[in-house]
Amino acid sequence: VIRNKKSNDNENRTSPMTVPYGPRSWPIFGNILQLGYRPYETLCRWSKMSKYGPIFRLQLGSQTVVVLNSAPLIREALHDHSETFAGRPYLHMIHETLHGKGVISAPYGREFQAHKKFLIQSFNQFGRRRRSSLESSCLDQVRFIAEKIREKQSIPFSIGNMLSQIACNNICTLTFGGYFETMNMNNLFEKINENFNQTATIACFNFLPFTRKFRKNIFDNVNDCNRVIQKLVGERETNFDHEFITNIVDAYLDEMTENRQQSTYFSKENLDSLVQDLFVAGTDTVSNTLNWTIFYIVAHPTIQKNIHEEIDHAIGKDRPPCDSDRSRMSYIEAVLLESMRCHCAGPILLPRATTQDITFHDYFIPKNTFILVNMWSAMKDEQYWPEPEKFDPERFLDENRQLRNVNHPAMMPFSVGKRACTGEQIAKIQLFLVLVSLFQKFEFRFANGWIPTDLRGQPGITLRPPKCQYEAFVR
Ligand code: HEM
Repeated sequence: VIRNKKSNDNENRTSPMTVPYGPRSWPIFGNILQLGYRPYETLCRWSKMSKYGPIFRLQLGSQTVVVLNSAPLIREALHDHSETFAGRPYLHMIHETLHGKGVISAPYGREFQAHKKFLIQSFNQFGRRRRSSLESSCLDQVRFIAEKIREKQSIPFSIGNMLSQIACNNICTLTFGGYFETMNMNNLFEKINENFNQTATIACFNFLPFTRKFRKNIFDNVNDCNRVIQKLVGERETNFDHEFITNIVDAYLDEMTENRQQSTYFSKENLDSLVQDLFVAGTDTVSNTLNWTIFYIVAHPTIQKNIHEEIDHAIGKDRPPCDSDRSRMSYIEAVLLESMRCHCAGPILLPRATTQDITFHDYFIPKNTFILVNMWSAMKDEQYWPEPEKFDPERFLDENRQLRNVNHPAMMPFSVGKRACTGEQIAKIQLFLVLVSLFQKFEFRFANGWIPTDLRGQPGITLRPPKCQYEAFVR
């Protein structure tokens, strides 16, 4: 029987799990070392072996996990049995940093649901309205970055930090109502970035407790971020004006004071964690997706040409884009979808846990079982996506150049079910505005005629594009 370390339910009553074992595990490490540099690819390889199949059991250090490794199985679990697979397991590092509060690390239940509902309402209110603060912040940010790129003239530059800055300031605007030129926000997103680069190490800390003594800089980063976040939340509290609510923190403080129904679950502790969640979930995902998309576009000059043509035709060279242009610019949308299919932000989802016993595909899985969902297996399955390694936006366009396959059952970059991404819509707005603004102004090329030979990106749990530099030419 698999037990969640911190669960206080009476699990002893459940029957043993019957999911078959995957590859033989090693003492102490279990299967961790066999997973290699690209664990999502290894899991796909194992699942194609007839002796394992799309659902199997692994041992990660002392933790037993069930792996789901095919589109139909993943959809069935996360969508059709949404509540059963909506838990989060106890993970030492996540608990120590996000404290099981807010949304990402919160256990599935009423408190979690109240916060998720609050976030969705807030994103609608502050992010998705016409000419929202998100839209204007995003366009301001790109204008600033475009100026920097223009100043480079023909000097090669890296784009990663610029994209992180845009994503981070957009989250600041949604969360606090503005971004902070006076404050060293660079520092904040560098630390978030640094921790994202160390996801593999963090995974080891979770599964191999003896490695935790090396964890210091990760905790230093988290503590530094928390200090900045707490300071900013504190400032909003001091200046709180119930008549003038322009951002998520204000809206939360209002809920707390207003004795509304859901406010029983709202607390200062949850607010701090929620803000942390927004920075963790909403910065690196957006900047990394932009980074990949730009990389793919530059690696395929015909695609860049098609993008330029669509922009010139739909909005011209001068007017800044707006969210409502998205419906008229199917090609860009197809490029973004294909980029997320090729390199989803989280190839292996944040770990899930079962919230109750279930018999799934004839296997018994007890409550509190640790579930690993390999999204990579769905979006790289050649049964649904012929030549899955090929970057081909045409997969998402029909003969009339209208979008298709947006809701394809094997297309789940934002996941599905009760734990699906809360920020999908605001992410899509940012991705569109930033891409269109940059390609409206520039043609990009790899610096010094570099041609990428390997499109797989840097190894690790999070997927980062190959390190490269660009040159930009004003159009
Ligand atoms: C391209 C950008 C993004 C992608 C691809 C993405 C994808 C995902 C994925 C795959 C999950 C995991 C869901 C699961 O466990 O099944 C997730 C969770 C989440 N995302 Fe996003 N995300 C993006 C941007 C954002 C943004 C901008 C925000 C908000 C500021 C956000 C907020 C969240 C939150 C709060 C969760 C946790 C949901 C929960 O535990 O219920 N995401 N995202």
